[in-house]
Amino acid sequence: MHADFFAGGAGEERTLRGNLAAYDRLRIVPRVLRATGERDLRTTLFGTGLSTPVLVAPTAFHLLAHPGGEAATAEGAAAAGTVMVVSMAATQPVEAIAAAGGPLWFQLYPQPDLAFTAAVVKRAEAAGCRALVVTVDSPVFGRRERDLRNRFTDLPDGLACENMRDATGRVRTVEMDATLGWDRLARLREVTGLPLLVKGILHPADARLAVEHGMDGVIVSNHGGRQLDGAIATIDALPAVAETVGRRVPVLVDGGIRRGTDVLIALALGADAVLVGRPVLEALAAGGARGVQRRLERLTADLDHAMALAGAKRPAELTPDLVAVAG
Ligand SMILES: Cc1cc2nc3c(=O)[nH]c(=O)nc-3n(C[C@H](O)[C@H](O)[C@H](O)COP(=O)(O)O)c2cc1C
Ligand SMILES: CCCCC(=O)C(=O)O
Repeated sequence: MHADFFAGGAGEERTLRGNLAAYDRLRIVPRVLRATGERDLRTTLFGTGLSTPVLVAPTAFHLLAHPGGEAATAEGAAAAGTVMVVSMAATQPVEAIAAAGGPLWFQLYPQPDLAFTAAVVKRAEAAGCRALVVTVDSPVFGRRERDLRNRFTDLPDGLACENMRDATGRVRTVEMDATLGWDRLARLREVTGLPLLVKGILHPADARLAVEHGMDGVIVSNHGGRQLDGAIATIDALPAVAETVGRRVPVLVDGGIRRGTDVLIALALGADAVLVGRPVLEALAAGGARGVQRRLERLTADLDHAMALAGAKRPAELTPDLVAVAG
């Protein structure tokens, strides 16, 4: 039941499969004799230096994967020199996760209760989170047929969304809010000085609105195929979004990234960095903090190797002309 929750997607899982299939259709057109020497994968986002452009996507319920929970993931991400985005549906308090690792960003589903939403943001900020990732692809919850079949509705006794406790100590449920609009993101601006990223952008018109509303970053995502089944593959959506944003703010992408060559293609098609969801969950389940570290380091080493073979020293040298559609 829990493995299905992690692996599954919405509906027939067309988008879940589509995210991976889209990378299968793309090929790299390498450059030669570029004398790259050692590659340099260091990446700076909002003033934080990272050793890789591969970040940890926000995912719920890590205690279902490993007894170390989100703290183990944070430890692994820190050891790999990258950011972990902590899910609002984490099963450990953000303070405990921060004590285990960092740098952290915090993912938010803005709640209908604005005061509670502000309190959660303040708490994440106080714990040391350096950016806020606002998920905007979930006005309603995706219809996940595996979860319906398995009757997975609640966390087991003893586990809870620890960052959803209000002042009385009661744990609130994470609500999806179909009344959410750009005005509410403007209000978040008044609550926090942290960089604000919108996660779940696929249409270039929304990327334009994000920039116009002063967002600090855009994450091209279809929630790993867990929300709108039939949504476009993220690597297919990326080029138009990147072109519209025009380097005014960082553009990140997630969904279906499993190999360093996938990261290379995403960077070439306009991403400044990528995030990985399920690979981290699988590594956490298999090997705890060390597993997460090794999976992230493998992705980064694989990217480094692919860049050597494609003739790029730095991520910034990866450009769209290095990618072709397979015949
Ligand atoms: C089990 C699971 C839980 C997730 N939980 C969240 C979440 O709490 N908040 C969120 O914004 N995205 C969530 N996501 C979506 C991820 O952040 C990310 O968009 C997606 O996993 C990327 O695709 P990938 O798994 O193919 O790498 C979740 C994804 C999975 C697989
Ligand atoms: C309330 C939990 C939300 C988790 C989530 O976003 C997902 O499973 O994709």
